[in-house]
Formats: sequence, C-alpha cells, structure tokens
Amino acid sequence: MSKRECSPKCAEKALATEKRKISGKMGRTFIVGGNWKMNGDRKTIDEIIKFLKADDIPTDNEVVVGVPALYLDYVQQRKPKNVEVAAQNCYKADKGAFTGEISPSMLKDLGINWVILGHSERRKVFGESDELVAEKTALALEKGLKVILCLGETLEEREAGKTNEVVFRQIKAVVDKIKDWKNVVIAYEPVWAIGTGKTATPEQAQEVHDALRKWIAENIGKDVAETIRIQYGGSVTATNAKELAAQNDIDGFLVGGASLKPEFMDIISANK
Ligand SMILES: O=C[C@H](O)COP(=O)(O)O
Repeated sequence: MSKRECSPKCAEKALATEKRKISGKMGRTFIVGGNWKMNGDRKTIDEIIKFLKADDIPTDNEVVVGVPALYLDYVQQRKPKNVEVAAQNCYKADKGAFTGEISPSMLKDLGINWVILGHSERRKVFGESDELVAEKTALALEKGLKVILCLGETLEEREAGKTNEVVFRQIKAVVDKIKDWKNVVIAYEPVWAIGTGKTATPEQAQEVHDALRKWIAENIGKDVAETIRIQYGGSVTATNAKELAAQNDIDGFLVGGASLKPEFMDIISANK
C-alpha cells in the first residue's frame, strides 16, 4: 500500500468525518449513555461488562453508563477503559445532615466523573423541581463532575402544543445558575417515549433538538449552541438508532432498557 492509500479502517474514519462535516456535526463527539435505572445486581452487571467490549466501541465515540449508586464502585473497578461511569443522581449540597443522599465530592472520591440529573423519573416520582435540578447541576459542575441534564415534556404537554415551552423552561432554570456549559450534555427525553416502546420519530426528535439549539444560541451563546451535545432518549433500540443518529442535531442517546442488553453495542455505533 502506498503512503497515500488508506486502510479500510482509515477510510471508514475519513468517511465518518466527512459525514459529520456534511451533517454539520463537526467537532461534536457522539456520546451514548446507558441508564440502567434501578436494575441489575452483581451477576447481571458482570454480564453487561462482558458484552461492553472496549474494542467494539468506535474510538471517536464516547460511552457513559449510569449505574445504581450502590454499584458505582463495583462497575468502576470492572468497566472497560473507554467507558465512563455516571451516577444517576446527586444532591445539591456537598455534605451534611441529608440522610440517604450522595454528594458530588463523594462521587469524585470514587473516581466517578459523570452524573445524570433531572431525569423525568426524578422529576415525576421524586418531585424534583426545575429549581432543584438547576441547583444540583450547579454544584455538580462546581465539584468537577460532567452532567447529563435531562429535559422533556409529558404527553399532555405535547398534545397541548407546549413541548418547546416546557423544555425551554427546564433549561432556563439552569441558565440562571451556571456560566460554563462545556461539561454539560443535554438529554432530550420526551416522557411519553420513555419505556413505552413509542419512540419519537427522527423528525419529531430533530425538531425539538433544533429548537433547543436555537434557544441556546439566543439565550446562552452561539459557541455553546454549536458545541453542546444533545442526546435523544426514549425507547431507543438497535433498530431505530441509526435513523435517529443521522439527524443533524442528534449527538447521541440516553438509553434505558436497551442499555441492559447486548443490542446496546449497536446503539453505541449507530452513527457509523
Ligand atoms: O434515561 C433513559 C430514558 O429514560 C429512556 O429509557 P428507555 O430507553 O427505556 O425508554
């Protein structure tokens, strides 16, 4: 092979780069999160770790798994080197009399670099307000964590034509509390699509991602709008991931149910 020729792997990489340029995603690394929610035990975690093979993860993609608090260290000790571990929650204060809570500094102490905040289950089941999610986000960032910040409307809100109003309100609460967005990934998760098997169509998802990016450009800054990653979440599977990943403003996924199964590996490379 002459110096100018490219191996199949290098050609594949060049093509992916070209595709990203064309789709306007240049510079935004595709990021897939697996949110295990309150599922699994050590045995099932061992099984997940077996299919989460380092060599099968594209070198230019990022993978983060959201693990139940009790197993954070267990997973941290066993995960492949190119997979990061996220907590599924942390508190707005860093220490004190808050029985049952976990602080950002405790996560950092275990070597955990990511936390998922504002998931719709936290908002709905545990009554977390926009304000609380914003406070948690601010402290997590201050303590050096990276945050996957979840936003999304309910079915009633969508049917009432309030999708944009809701996600803009949720992000606005955070805008009021933080300045630096470089360690924030947004996850747009329509509540009606979570765990229901009812995925947003690529067009529906793209429409909200695009609206969010425009809102961010106007209210935070153009640079942030261009660089911030916006994941889609809600019944993502190996079957629908490719079409979703091809949308201009979808920079990855936050996956629930399918992240517990080997098909997660296909979702991780859905942009290839
Ligand atoms: O955080 C993940 C979302 O809640 C999506 O869950 P799902 O993929 O099971 O619908």
